[in-house]
Amino acid sequence: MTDNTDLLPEGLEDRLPASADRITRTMRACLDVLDSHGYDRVRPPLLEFESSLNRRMQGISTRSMFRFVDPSSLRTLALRSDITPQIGRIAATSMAEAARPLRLAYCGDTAVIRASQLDPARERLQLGAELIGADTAAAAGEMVALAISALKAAGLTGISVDFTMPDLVDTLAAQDLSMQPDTVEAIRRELDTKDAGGLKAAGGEAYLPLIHATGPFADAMATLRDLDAGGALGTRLDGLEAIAAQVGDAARITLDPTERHGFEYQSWFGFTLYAANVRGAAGRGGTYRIGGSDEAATGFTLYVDALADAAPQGEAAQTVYLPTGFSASKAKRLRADGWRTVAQLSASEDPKAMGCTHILENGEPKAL
Ligand SMILES: N[C@@H](Cc1c[nH]c[nH+]1)C(=O)O
Repeated sequence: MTDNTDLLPEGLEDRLPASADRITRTMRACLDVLDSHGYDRVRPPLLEFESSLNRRMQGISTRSMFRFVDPSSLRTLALRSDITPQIGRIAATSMAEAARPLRLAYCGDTAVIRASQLDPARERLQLGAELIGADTAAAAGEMVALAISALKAAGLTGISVDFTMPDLVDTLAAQDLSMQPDTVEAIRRELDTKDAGGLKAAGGEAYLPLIHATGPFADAMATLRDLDAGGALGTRLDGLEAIAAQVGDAARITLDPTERHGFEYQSWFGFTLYAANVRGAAGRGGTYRIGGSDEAATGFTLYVDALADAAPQGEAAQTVYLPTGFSASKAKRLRADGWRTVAQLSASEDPKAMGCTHILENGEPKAL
């Protein structure tokens, strides 16, 4: 029976065993990869003062976050919508004295008030890594390669990475001192929609080639190099090439230099990860600066719920039913050998219906 109070709010759901199992496996596989590359896990809290989430990175707005007054401190708290700013806070405060570069990993739930039309989920399990103290091409190369390894460890295939340059328009506009701030904003808007006519009308004719510098990495790069006659982008383009070289043939690389969607605080480099059968982005990352300490950093976040649905299903677990009176030491040995055990509680149970594949008979598992 479902009564009204049993309904979950829009965009929130229970993950039942099969789905929760996939999520757990995906999480474990990815966290193991981060750990093996020297990333130490930290666990920031689910909520904190709104003001501290707000000021850590430029471009973050708490408008999309669930906020409420804490009855105890009477201050406004916000539910995190992204863990990266929290890692920034940790790096700038309790771990300010730790040696750099500092490598941290995390995994936890985040929430937003309104999701996008494409993805109605309002809760997201984020898993990621942040490399604090560097936003160089070498740091970015490490992060992109690490993100790809994590996706592969989770069993995902068909991985591709789309590189972007979130602050590209600002960098180019800074070269042209005569440009008014509202013209820059209009150019940004038209580039977001890749509207060539609109871009011209907004006074951004010189930016038209950017719309075409999109696609497979090598081609798009050549177009960008041509466009960059003045050399304003030189070091950035070299950086992108160095990152691509580090990725090698681990994933297909594309370039969409003006893509800003989902990049609120990333600076010269941003990337979006895609994988076969994953709806939307599998993850995102890039370079940024931590507000307050102004320290450079690079990181990425994987959206585990989206990934888990596309990850291959784990092997069906062998579960053995232990009738009343079983030997505890025998059961312990079976578990050590990789069996799952389910102990009988009452006479009326149906082991097969409960998901058991075997039953313990004469000390041995017998197929059901
Ligand atoms: N946390 C960002 C991605 C990111 C991590 N580090 C830097 N950027 C996101 O989820 O979009």
